[in-house]
Amino acid sequence: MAFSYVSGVLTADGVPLDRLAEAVGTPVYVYAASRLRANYQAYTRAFARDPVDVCFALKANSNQSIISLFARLGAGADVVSEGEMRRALAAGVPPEKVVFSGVGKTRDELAAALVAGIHQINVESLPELEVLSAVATELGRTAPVALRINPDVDAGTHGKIATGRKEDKFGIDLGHAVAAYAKASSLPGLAPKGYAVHIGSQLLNINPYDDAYGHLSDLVIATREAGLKIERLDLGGGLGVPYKGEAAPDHDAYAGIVRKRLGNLGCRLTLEPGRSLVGDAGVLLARVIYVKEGLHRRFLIVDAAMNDLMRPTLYDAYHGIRPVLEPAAGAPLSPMDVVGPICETGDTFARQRELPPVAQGELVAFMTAGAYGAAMSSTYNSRPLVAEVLVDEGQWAVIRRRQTFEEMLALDVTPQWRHV
Ligand SMILES: Cc1ncc(COP(=O)(O)O)c(C=O)c1O
Ligand SMILES: N[C@@H](CCCC[NH3+])C(=O)O
Repeated sequence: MAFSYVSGVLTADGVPLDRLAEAVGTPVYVYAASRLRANYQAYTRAFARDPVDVCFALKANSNQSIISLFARLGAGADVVSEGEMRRALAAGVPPEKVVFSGVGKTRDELAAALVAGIHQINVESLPELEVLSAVATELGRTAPVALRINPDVDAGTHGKIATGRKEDKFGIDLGHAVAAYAKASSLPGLAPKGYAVHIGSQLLNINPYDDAYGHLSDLVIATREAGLKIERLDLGGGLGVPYKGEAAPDHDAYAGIVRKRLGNLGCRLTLEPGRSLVGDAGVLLARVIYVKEGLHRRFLIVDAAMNDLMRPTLYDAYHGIRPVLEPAAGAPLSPMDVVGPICETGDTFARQRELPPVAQGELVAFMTAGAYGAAMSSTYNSRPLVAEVLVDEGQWAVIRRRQTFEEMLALDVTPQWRHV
């Protein structure tokens, strides 16, 4: 267990979290390297028979130490902006292991990807195909392209993170895919390699993959029948993690679906997991500022807020909350609203959560916060970006230092206008 109580204190890979909080301050994200590695190995083990390229989706956690930990294990990177591409390259991911996804890549981003010589650009529309062709021709380069298709499959996940339904903005409609692929083959500067699909995030039930990959398989056959060459398939990410004790999706069963649907097409396969690599490897540590006993509610007011971890506000997401000091056996539970200091009612981590007694000044950990936590944080309410710490075999290091107030203020510019 990456996070467990040892001698009455919650630890990350054996390092007591109260010690880390003393040293680094709160709020702070803490990641356990053992869990990161185990999560990566769950993929390599499940796909040992038919190896796939695993490209870590940086959007889930874009800290360079995390990226480079995965890169050292052999991972590539799935990026969705020039910033993410730069992070991947700076962290040591070779360009030939980088894929670039996203519906709205700009000319500049496409040019940067071509100059970097990345493995693949996943194109999501005909206008993007035209622009990529023009940019590649101008630069005298050939763009390795996969067309992202929209299979019209409901991933059965939260509506805001389902990406494969026909009304979603992502991908090229299945019905247009062969024509789009033919178009890509006819445009200068493009080398079409295959298709990509990503139906959504936080899938605990893997059956929708069966549907999506079935459509993909049919599409490969139809495309080949049209005389076009397909050599790669990018299957996206999306495997979920248990936030509330649900059963985790089984990597072997997922690999079984991939093998059954796509195994005999002779294509090189890429996966783009994000959350399932980092989600349960991180916690957000916060300190209780006040316990407010209202007439109607007890509020635990902590020093982390929606700007640090926005998933509860944005998706009503559930994160487990554990006191860092282990509650006494049989400690009574009572309902509390766990909230941050931000001036919005939505700045609420949990409503009426049954928790053991927690006092002012104590530490709590928001569990399963390694994915889409720090990566989605902001400085709302002028709260500096928090620190991140990596624990590895008893050692720990700050892998992102806390932003200073000076740094936060430094980007603002006051115009030197003359006023009459
Ligand atoms: C194109 C693409 N690939 C991969 C991912 C990673 O998804 P997840 O973190 O659910 O594995 C996403 C985000 O959902 C995505 O949009
Ligand atoms: N940000 C989302 C996941 C988005 C996936 C991006 N394609 C979450 O926290 O659950």
